[in-house]
Amino acid sequence: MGTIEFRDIYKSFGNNHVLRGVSVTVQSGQVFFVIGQSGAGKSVLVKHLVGLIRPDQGRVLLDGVDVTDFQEKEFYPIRKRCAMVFQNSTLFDSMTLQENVALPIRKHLGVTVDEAQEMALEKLKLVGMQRHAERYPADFGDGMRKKVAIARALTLDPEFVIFDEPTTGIDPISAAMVDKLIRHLSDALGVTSIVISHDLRSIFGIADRIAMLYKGQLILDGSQQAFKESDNPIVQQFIQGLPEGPMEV
Ligand SMILES: Nc1ncnc2c1ncn2[C@@H]1O[C@H](COP(=O)(O)OP(=O)(O)OP(=O)(O)O)[C@@H](O)[C@H]1O
Repeated sequence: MGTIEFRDIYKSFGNNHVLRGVSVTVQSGQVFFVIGQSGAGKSVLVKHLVGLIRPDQGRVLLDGVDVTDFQEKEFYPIRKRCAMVFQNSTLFDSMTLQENVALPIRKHLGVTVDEAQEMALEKLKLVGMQRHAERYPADFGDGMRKKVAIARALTLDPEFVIFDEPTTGIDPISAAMVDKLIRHLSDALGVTSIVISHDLRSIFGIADRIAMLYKGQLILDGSQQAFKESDNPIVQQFIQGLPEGPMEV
C-alpha cells in the first residue's frame, strides 16, 4: 500500500508547457523529495495525485490502480487517504491547538466533542506538542505552528502526505524538528511522503529518494548519493546553490 506512479505526464497551461513527459515512481513508506527551480512544475506534478490537476497525456497510478480517468467524486476517498500540508497552512487563532486539530476530526468522523478532543491530543502527542494543547497559536512561532498544522493533517490517518515547502520560512532548529517529524512518520507509521522543497539541508538530511525537475522534464531521479555524485552540471549547480552555472533562470 502507498505506491504512487506518474507515467509520462504531460501538462500545459496554454503555451506554458509545464510538464513534458515526466515519469516518477514513489515507493510505499518513502520520503520522496521533488526539487527544482521556482515554476519547474513541482506542485503541478504532485497535484495530479489527488485529481486537482488532470494530465493532458500520461497516467497516474495509486497502488497499481489507474486513477487518471476517475470522476471528481472518485477522488474524494483518495483525498482522504492523502493529506496535504501547504506552506501557509493556517490555524484558527481563536481556538486552542487542541481545538484546531479536533476540527477536521469532528467534521469528517462524526464523533462527539470529547472524543474528537481526545483524538486531537493523540495527534499533538505525535508531533510533541501535547503539553501545549490548551494554548493558542499566537503563543508560538512559525515552526511550532507548522508542527500543529502537520498534526491536523494527520487526523484522518493518511497513507500519503504531501508537504509543500514545509521548512520554508522557519528557523533552522524548527526546520530540523519538522524534518525529524517527516522522517518519523515514514519510519514509525509507514506514511509515504512527497516533499516539495528547495531546502538543501532537508533534502540531504531525510530524503530516501529525490526527483529533480528542469524545463518540464526529469533531470535526475535517485538517492542522495546519486545526486552528490551526478556529473550533470545543472544538478550540481542546484544542489550546491551556486549563483553561476548552466541553469537558465
Ligand atoms: N492552475 C494553473 N493554471 C495556469 N498555470 C498554472 C496553474 N498551476 C500552475 N501553473 C503554472 O505552472 C508552472 C509551474 O507551477 P508550479 O506551481 O508547479 O511550480 P513549482 O515548481 O511548484 O514552483 P514553486 O517552487 O515556485 O512553488 C508555473 O508557470 C505556473 O504559473
